[in-house]
Amino acid sequence: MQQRGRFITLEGGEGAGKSTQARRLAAHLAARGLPVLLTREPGGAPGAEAMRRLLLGGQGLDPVAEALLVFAARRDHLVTTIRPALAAGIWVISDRFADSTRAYQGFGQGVAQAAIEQLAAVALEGFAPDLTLVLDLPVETGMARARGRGVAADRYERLDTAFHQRIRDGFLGIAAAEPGRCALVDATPGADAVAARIATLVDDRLP
Ligand SMILES: Nc1ncnc2c1ncn2[C@@H]1O[C@H](COP(=O)(O)OP(=O)(O)O)[C@@H](O)[C@H]1O
Ligand SMILES: Cc1cn([C@H]2C[C@H](O)[C@@H](COP(=O)(O)OP(=O)(O)O)O2)c(=O)[nH]c1=O
Repeated sequence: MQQRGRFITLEGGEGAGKSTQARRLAAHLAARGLPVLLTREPGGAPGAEAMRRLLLGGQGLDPVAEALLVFAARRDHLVTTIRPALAAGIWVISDRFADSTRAYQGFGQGVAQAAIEQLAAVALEGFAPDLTLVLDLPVETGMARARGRGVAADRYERLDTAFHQRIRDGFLGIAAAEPGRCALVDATPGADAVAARIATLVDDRLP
């Protein structure tokens, strides 16, 4: 019987290097001879990408409505893209997943964590990543990097430093609470050094 693929998520604040490291990890796993799918949230499936446009568009939503929409997109992503790929033996790397809702809508916007876990239970039915890499760096460094990317800031990137500090603290709390699933990665060194650290972590934890 074919072996199921593994599901790895990258989490962290704006400009932490998630997209960069997701690509680097995909290349590393491909070099190990593994079939890899790189995906992202919100999005990763046609319906979920349509919901992404609503979420990141200018108008802003009530935080609970935002949490509902992000989990609707996640459900579509899970059913349409992630589960079929894993079943086919493909390793899936996602740039953000459910911890982003815990951090942004929960710690950032004040939605109760218990409510978020209820949404997660409905949308994910117990499904969780095999490994979550939490990329951590000071808020100012991340914001400077995100600005340096040269694309227009999205709605979340425009929120103030206190919001982003709550996000960072939220991710640190998640990593500390679930050490079996999460690995904290210092994202301040250069991209090559971070990629090497992540490759070692993944090879150790998911041999
Ligand atoms: N380790 C790093 N050191 C310095 N700059 C980086 C590093 N990793 C990524 N960058 C740059 O910072 C910006 C944000 O990186 P990105 O991977 O898009 O972050 P995220 O997906 O977490 O928002 C990009 O311009 C990228 O080239
Ligand atoms: C997945 C997810 C993302 N978001 C936010 C975080 C980001 O600001 C935005 C995703 O935009 P994205 O362009 O992917 O940002 P980044 O490059 O910083 O990862 O959506 C939530 O608020 N909740 C969620 O559950």
